[in-house]
Amino acid sequence: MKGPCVVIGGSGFLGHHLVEGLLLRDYVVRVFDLRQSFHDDRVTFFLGDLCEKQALIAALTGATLVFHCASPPPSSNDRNLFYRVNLLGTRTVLQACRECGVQNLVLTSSASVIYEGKDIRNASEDVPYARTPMDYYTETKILQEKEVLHAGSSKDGPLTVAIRPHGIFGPRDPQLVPVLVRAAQKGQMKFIIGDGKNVVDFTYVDNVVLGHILAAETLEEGSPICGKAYHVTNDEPISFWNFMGQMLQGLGYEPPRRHIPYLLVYSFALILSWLCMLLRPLIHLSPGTFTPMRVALASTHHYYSCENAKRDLGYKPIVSLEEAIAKTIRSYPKLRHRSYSSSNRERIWK
Ligand SMILES: NC(=O)C1=CN([C@@H]2O[C@H](COP(=O)(O)OP(=O)(O)OC[C@H]3O[C@@H](n4cnc5c(N)ncnc54)[C@H](O)[C@@H]3O)[C@@H](O)[C@H]2O)C=CC1
Ligand SMILES: CC(C)CCC[C@@H](C)[C@H]1CC[C@H]2C3=C(CC[C@]12C)[C@@]1(C)CCC(=O)C[C@@H]1CC3
Repeated sequence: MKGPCVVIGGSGFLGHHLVEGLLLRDYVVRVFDLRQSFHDDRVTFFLGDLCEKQALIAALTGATLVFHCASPPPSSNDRNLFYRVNLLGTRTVLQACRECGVQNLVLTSSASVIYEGKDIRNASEDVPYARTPMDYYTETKILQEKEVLHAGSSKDGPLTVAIRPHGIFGPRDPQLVPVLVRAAQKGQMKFIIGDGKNVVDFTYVDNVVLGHILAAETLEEGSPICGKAYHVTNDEPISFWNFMGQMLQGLGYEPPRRHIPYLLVYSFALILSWLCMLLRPLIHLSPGTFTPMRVALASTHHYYSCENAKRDLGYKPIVSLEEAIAKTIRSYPKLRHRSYSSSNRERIWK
C-alpha cells in the first residue's frame, strides 16, 4: 500500500481516469475539486477552490504525492479566471504542498506551451515556450509550468515534474469528440481547412495516465526528471483530418471532403474573436467552434517527440491509436447519428 495521494482536478476528464489508474495500482486516493463528478467508496473527496490555501491544506495534510490536473476549460477564454486559477492558484498549491510536507508534485502541463500557430514537427522539450501564445489558456499554462518547475529546485518545496500531453481523448472527454459531433450536427464539418495534409498528435487518456504515474514513481531526490517537463503522446502522429474523419464516420457522420483555404477561415475566426471581445461589455457573445486557436490547430502540423519520456520515465504507450479510436467511438453511444447503420456498428463493436 502506497502513501495517500491527492488528485487536484480529480473530478475532471483526465483527473477521473487518473484516479482509476491509481486505484488499480493500490494507491490511497483523495480528490480535491470544485465539484464531485463520481462516487467511489475508496476515494475521499474534498470540495473546494484550489485558490484557497486552507481548503487545500485540509486535503493535503498527511499526503506524500500530489497530482495537479485542474484548469478552467480552454474554451472559456476568460483572462481573469485563467490567471487566478492557473497562475495564482498554482502558487497556492505549491505553498500548501510546502506547509503540508508533500514530497512530490506532478503537474499536468500541455504540449501546447510551445505552440503559437505555426508548424511543429517532432519537437523536443528543448524548444522554447511560445513567445506569442494564441490564447489565455496557453499563456497561463506556460506561467504555471515555469512556476512549478522552478519551485522544484527550492530546498523546502516538493520535488516537481511536468507532463505535457497533447490532444487527450477517450471516454467521458467533454471536449474533442463532443465539439466535433456538435459541429457535424450543425453542418459545419463539410470542409477540410487547408490542404488537409497536416500531421498531429492525439493521445489516448490511458497513455496520459501512465505517463503521470511513471513520473510520480520516478520522482525522487537526485533523479534526472526533477524540475523537467516531458511530452507524453501516443507516439503515432496522424493526419488531423484522417483522425477527425475516422471519429465522424465511426459515429455515423459524413467526414469532410471539400477543401477551403486556411487563410479565409483563419481571418474569419480572427475577426469573429475581435468582435466578441469588442462587444463583451455590452453582450456576451462566444466565437463558437471556430476560434483562431482551433482553426490553427486544425490546419498546422503539431507533433512532438516523446523520446525523453521513454528514456527517463520508461514510458511506452499501452493503447495504440487504432484501438483508442475504436474504444472512444464505442464509449459515446449517445453521440451517434440517428441513422447509424448496423454494418457500421458491427465494424466498430468488433
Ligand atoms: N484535454 C486536453 O486535450 C488536454 C488537457 N491538458 C491539461 O490536462 C488537465 C486536465 O484537463 P481535462 O481533464 O481535459 O479538463 P477538465 O475540465 O475535464 O477537468 C478539470 C477539472 O479541474 C477542476 N477545476 C477547475 N478549476 C478549479 C479550481 N479553481 N479549483 C479546483 N478544481 C478546479 C474542474 O472542476 C474539473 O473537474 C488540465 O490541466 C489541462 O490543461 C493538457 C493537454 C491537453
Ligand atoms: C471544428 C473542428 C475544426 C475542430 C474540432 C476538434 C477540436 C475541438 C479539437 C482538435 C484539437 C484539440 C485540442 C485541444 C482542444 C480540442 C481540439 C481543439 C486542446 C486545445 C486542449 C487543451 C490543450 O492543452 C491543447 C489541446 C490541443 C488539441
